[in-house]
Amino acid sequence: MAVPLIAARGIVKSYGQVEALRGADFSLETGEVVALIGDNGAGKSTLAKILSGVERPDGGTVEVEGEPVAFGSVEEARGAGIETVHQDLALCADLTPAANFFLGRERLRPGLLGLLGVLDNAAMRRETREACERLGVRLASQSAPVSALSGGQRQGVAVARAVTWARRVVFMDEPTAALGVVQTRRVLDLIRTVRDSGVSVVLISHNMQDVMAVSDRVEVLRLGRRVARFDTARASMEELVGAMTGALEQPADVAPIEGDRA
Ligand SMILES: Nc1ncnc2c1ncn2[C@@H]1O[C@H](COP(=O)(O)OP(=O)(O)OP(=O)(O)O)[C@@H](O)[C@H]1O
Repeated sequence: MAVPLIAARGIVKSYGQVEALRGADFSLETGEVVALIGDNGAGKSTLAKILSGVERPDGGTVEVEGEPVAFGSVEEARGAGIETVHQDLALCADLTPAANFFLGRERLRPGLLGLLGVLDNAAMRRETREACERLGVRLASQSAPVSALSGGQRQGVAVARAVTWARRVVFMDEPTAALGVVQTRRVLDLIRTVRDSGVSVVLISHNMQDVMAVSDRVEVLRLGRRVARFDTARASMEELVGAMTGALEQPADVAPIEGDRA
């Protein structure tokens, strides 16, 4: 069995008196879509933030391809090929879509005398427009700030940005929450395309239809711990919901998938 792409064990994280994670485990293989599900407050976003460098855990270990990591920042996680679409989208409202897309990764072109150093705004706008259009998001104006976009358009920009830059993993925290039917279908198609290109996707979603439609596996968090894991093809929606709520204490497929000790 190959070494997991990500193996998190015993992750603990408190915010003041609130224990968001109480020894949570999580694992992810290369080229799979894992849905991370759980009731409100189960700790899904907190786990995603820890694995993408936004937050530091109070305890536990994280390995990427068998190597221990302790991301001190989002940039460090990005350096390891991990991108995130956060629930709050983490876009800079005052900047244009292209400026958001290329923040910290600006494209340069040769300036006077062939010196490198002039922002290649035309290329950045074109690439941003193309990436968004692949998701069905048409940006009427490239010069308007992100704050002028609709919720669905903002979500499209954030998703397009993450999948463009990710080399190993994209975490998507409720990526279809603000989207209509057609755009939702496009995001789900995109998740499959990303997976087929060898990049893993972690989908956090309350939408069980999306989860059933697009995930290969499901990991269930409850009260800050992983309580169940399923192969999606062998699970029913009732089993997933039962594991989330605690109605089903030990679903049939809770046993660790063979060879995985995470
Ligand atoms: N920055 C924070 N400060 C204080 N408490 C927090 C913070 N972030 C999360 N929490 C708390 O930690 C717990 C887990 O929250 P988290 O957002 O990880 O859950 P979730 O499973 O993603 O929930 P939801 O589905 O509602 O988004 C909750 O009780 C939440 O109120």
